[in-house]
Amino acid sequence: MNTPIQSTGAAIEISRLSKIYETREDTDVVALEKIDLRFEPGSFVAVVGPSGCGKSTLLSLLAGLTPASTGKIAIDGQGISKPHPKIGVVFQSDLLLYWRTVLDNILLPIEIKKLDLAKYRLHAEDLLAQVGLEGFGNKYPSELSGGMRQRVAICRALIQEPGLLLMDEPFGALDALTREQMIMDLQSMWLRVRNTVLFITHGIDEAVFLADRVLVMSPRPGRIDLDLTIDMPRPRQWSKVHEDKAYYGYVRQIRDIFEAKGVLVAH
Ligand SMILES: Nc1ncnc2c1ncn2[C@@H]1O[C@H](COP(=O)(O)OP(=O)(O)OP(=O)(O)O)[C@@H](O)[C@H]1O
Repeated sequence: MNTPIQSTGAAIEISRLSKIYETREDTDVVALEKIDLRFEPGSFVAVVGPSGCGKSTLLSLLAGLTPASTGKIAIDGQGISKPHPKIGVVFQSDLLLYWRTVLDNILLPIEIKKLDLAKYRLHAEDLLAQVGLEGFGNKYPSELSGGMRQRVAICRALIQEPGLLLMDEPFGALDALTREQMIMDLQSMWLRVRNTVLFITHGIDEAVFLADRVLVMSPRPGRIDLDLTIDMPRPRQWSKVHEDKAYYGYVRQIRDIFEAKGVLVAH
């Protein structure tokens, strides 16, 4: 039987956050400019925006992988300046180590931190079962499909029960059918875990479907053009949402912003 993971979402506070990359040319790149945001604990926030607007930069700052130029990020009231144990990250590419089994990949963060492996092994198996991969622990990444590997990457991010899960286009490399399944599975997982999620995507449809709130970013320098609350009951059904007027209203609002900014050109 699956035991639900006990995890409470973290509260995130971002104030006056900017990131300027120094380049070899004269002009520096202002990737983010004075962003102020607050994420409620346990909320699912999606970020959409044109290529190069600073989405990955925002994620990287939150993950503590890149230093901010100005401003502050606080997780549960504590400022962060380096990778934080309360944060799990999933990227577009699964980044699994091919020479380690599925279970050993999931347990990698535990091993690195020299925590009690035996204690986490059961939890890892439980996570695998929750994403539909029961019994796959002894397989190697090369024996799995792209969707299965990405599920393993999600388990690896969840093993330490992160209060904040950062996802950077996690389904961008998957085929359409697998992506649809993963979107539904992510919703189920999150409804059990209820951690705070920041989900970066190019897909307006998956952003509106999954999120409580969609942040629409402007072309560089990245600012928040629209902060849209998605008020639709859960669990949401991917096959039914496309008949829902409210869903289309949200999608329309986001597309209108992109069209107004020339990101999408209407014909
Ligand atoms: N290490 C870096 N050095 C210099 N410029 C950078 C660096 N990383 C990102 N940039 C620039 O910062 C801007 C924002 O990049 P970022 O990767 O955050 O955008 P993005 O919205 O995630 O793009 P995409 O959707 O294409 O992944 C871009 O103009 C990019 O060229």
